[in-house]
Amino acid sequence: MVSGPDTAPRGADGAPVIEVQGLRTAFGTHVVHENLSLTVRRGEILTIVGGSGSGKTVLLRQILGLETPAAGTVRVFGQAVDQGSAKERFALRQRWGVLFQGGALFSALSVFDNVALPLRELRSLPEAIVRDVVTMRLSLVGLTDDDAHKSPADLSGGMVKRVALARALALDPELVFLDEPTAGLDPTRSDEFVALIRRLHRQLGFTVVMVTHDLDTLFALADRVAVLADKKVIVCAPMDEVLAFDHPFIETFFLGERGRRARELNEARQSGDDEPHDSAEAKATPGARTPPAHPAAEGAAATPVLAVETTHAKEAEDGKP
Ligand SMILES: Nc1ncnc2c1ncn2[C@@H]1O[C@H](COP(=O)(O)OP(=O)(O)OP(=O)(O)O)[C@@H](O)[C@H]1O
Repeated sequence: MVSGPDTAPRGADGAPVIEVQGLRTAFGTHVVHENLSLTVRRGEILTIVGGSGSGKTVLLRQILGLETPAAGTVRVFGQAVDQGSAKERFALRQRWGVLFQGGALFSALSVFDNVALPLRELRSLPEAIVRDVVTMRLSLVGLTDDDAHKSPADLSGGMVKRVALARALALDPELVFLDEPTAGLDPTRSDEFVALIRRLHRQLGFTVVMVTHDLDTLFALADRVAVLADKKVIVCAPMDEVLAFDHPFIETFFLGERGRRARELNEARQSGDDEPHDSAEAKATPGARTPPAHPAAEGAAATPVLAVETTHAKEAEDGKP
């Protein structure tokens, strides 16, 4: 049995970045969350899992301030997401980046302009700086100047994810939301993308909140797993503690054949090569990387943090975040 509903993660410094307390979400008579609580700590990769319709996306929307709680509070960096002046909320939302499911690139814009969008919209930066930052971000995710001129329609699924990640990281966010980051990728591309996320997390030190159904991705990345069931987070703990938690969803989701295979694959990975390579690492220009951005990064000194939130961009694209 686990030691509690919300046990401390490995590798994070313990400072709460997100605090959800007593959350109730209801659409008419349909109650999605009831008395849901969750804490995300700085530097960790926290993964949210749950059955279809359990409220994972709605929880992300609550944290992003896109839904209004019927009860309870959602605080990010100590600030209630649905309170404060418009200026304060705008400033808060610039401290996170979001990789939406499917990438959500603007089809009419080039790769370059997709990544440049938050820099141009949220910061009044001279174009020369926009150009440099976009080039650095594309390099970070293993894309080249040639790729920058392509249209999203000409990209592979893996490249779309990389561009979307570059856009989410455009202004060095402290907090990154990944919604089904490996959905739709074949196993090789998925492994590469997972390795890229892991490397960037280690280098840049941001906190990650990820929703995924993919057990390989989950086992490879998660410091802690928050399980959404019965309208609340029933357990939030490192994987071994979650696996010991007695609940039918956990039994079905983790302990079947699918879960066994993912665990074995991850154990094999860890014993063989703890530092998996990704093609981005091979292709990236070493000098083009930004220095670690946050205190939680390996060996990072405190550096100015620029951050972006691309929610508005996604909203503009398809009418909802
Ligand atoms: N705007 C809305 N109006 C009414 N009901 C909604 C709205 N948004 C979500 N819901 C409902 O809330 C519940 C939770 O939805 P949510 O999208 O968060 O599930 P999920 O856990 O992300 O599921 P999946 O894994 O299938 O994507 C669902 O029953 C959904 O129909």
